[in-house]
Amino acid sequence: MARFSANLGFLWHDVPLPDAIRAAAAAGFDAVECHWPYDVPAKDVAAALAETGLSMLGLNTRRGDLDAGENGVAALPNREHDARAFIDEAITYAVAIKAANIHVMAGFATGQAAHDCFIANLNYACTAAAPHDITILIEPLNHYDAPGYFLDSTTQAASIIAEVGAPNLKLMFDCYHIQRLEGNLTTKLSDLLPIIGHIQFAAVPDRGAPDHGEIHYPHIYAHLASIGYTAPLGAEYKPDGATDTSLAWLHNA
Ligand SMILES: O=C(O)[C@H](O)C(=O)CO
Ligand SMILES: [Mg+2]
Repeated sequence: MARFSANLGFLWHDVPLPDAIRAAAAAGFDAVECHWPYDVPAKDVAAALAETGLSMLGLNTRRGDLDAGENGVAALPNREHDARAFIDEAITYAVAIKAANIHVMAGFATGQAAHDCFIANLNYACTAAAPHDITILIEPLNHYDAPGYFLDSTTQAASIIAEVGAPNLKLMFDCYHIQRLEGNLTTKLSDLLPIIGHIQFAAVPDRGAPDHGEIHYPHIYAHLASIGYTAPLGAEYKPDGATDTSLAWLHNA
């Protein structure tokens, strides 16, 4: 039977993070994950996790200058100082709340210099995270929602993971983004299984609850079980209204 992690960047995003953790536990999720928890003291998050018994699977590095539209800086040449400060900050926070994964956000960039910069920053992140048993994740984002994002295919992600060659660098396979970019989810999940560190999902194309749209998720759950993937799947969707009224898919899974 599939297990699920509530992505608190989208689910219960309207309540403080510790209360969102409690809401996810009450709803029956097996784990939680978040985007950018940095405004909340880590001790408050750790206390809510201890109280509920849930683990926080992951968090993201900061995006950078939001007013300037940044969406990560790790592939931005000449921003190494910020990129590494964001990586250090994410590791410190992840250690405090015992989070297993950090998604290092690349940003809007293209070309060889961006590639070289991303590789160097990922090397830095993997080396710094390894003593804490933290895995670094990279995630291709679709170019409808995030046009110009540096990482936009599974082929590119697999090639970067091979080039860095660190055992703690993995792919965040977000079924929503990969369906919009490439499709062929069943085969890609099997082929990429050795490098997958976490899986997320949502309906396509509206990014709503995973109970409608062009992906039949019960097939994906069964396929993942058949290939031995048992980790919680990250429900990273945008509820149409209150999160609590969007959970029929969870109770029917
Ligand atoms: O948008 C997504 O799919 C991500 O998982 C994320 O972390 C924020 O961009
Ligand atoms: Mg995602």
